[in-house]
Amino acid sequence: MALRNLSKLKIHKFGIRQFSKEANLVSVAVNDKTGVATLNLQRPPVNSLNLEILSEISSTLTDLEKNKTRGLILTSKNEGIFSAGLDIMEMYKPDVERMKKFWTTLQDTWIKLYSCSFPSVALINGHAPAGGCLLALSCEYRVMFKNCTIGLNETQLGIVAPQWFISSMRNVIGQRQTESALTQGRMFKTEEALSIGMIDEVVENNEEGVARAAAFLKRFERIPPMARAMTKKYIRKETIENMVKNREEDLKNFVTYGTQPAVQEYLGAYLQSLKKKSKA
Ligand SMILES: CCCCCCCCCCC/C=C/C(=O)SCCNC(=O)CCNC(=O)[C@H](O)C(C)(C)COP(=O)(O)OP(=O)(O)OC[C@H]1O[C@@H](n2cnc3c(N)ncnc32)[C@H](O)[C@@H]1OP(=O)(O)O
Repeated sequence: MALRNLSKLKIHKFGIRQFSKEANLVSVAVNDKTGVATLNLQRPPVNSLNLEILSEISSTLTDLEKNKTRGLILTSKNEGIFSAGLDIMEMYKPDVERMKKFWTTLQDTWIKLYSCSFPSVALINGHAPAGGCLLALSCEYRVMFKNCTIGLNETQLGIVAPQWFISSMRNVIGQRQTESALTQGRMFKTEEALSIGMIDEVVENNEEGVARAAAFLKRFERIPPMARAMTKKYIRKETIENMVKNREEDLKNFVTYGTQPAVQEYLGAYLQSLKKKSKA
């Protein structure tokens, strides 16, 4: 595994363009033999997704696409937490210009991850609420540690998961399970998530997780990449087009509703409850 600076390194090996990247809030390591890139989220303490980490994920996905990576494993450097979801501080008492940039960057990141041409696996090595769950659902396969939780819990915070969050879940677990899960803002334990098909495999530790993720990616070794990519594109087309068509309106809704006093109150109370918990 190489961990180097993308801007400094672009070489060909085994017929695959190899590269890796080291940045602040994410790091990328590319396996020289397989061409598989591992993208680590590394924003302590809980990988909450603020503007800066989303920008890094987004630009990394662009680089991976350009460099024709053979597969992606999306995971966390912080074992125990995959991602705490969107950084609530981006939504609580926001600066509206930053809030717009934040949401636009989240939209871009989702579009790139959801539509990437290479196969993708989320190695969910910790809790994955809300935006963390969205990242995992956007991948093609999910391998998860025991004793963790995953779900779109937005309603519990007094906010509403946008349509494209909902579609990302519906496309994995179906309409009925999605309606039930989202109206309750339900977080699923690992075994529950497996039983409804939200995740694909359960693993004991990182070594096993990496092996299972690699095994999934290996399934495509003999499938012509273009045929694979076009098939994925056709299958995901409607979901992506709906989001792209409505992204201006989605941004407007986020700012208009997100800044409503009642929503701000919910977010403030939720933040307080998180802080109290961490001080207890
Ligand atoms: C009516 C119409 C309304 C429309 C509104 C507009 C539409 C908006 C749509 C937005 C969609 C939102 C998506 C989201 O992702 S919202 C975020 C949801 N995330 C969560 O609920 C997770 C909260 N966190 C946790 O449950 C736990 O922190 C976790 C299990 C992840 C880890 O637990 P652990 O015990 O290890 O860590 P702590 O809880 O002690 O946390 C450590 C510190 O980190 C802070 N923290 C945690 N999560 C977040 C977060 N998401 N954003 C910001 N900060 C976070 C926590 O407060 C601790 O901070 P301190 O050390 O300062 O106390």
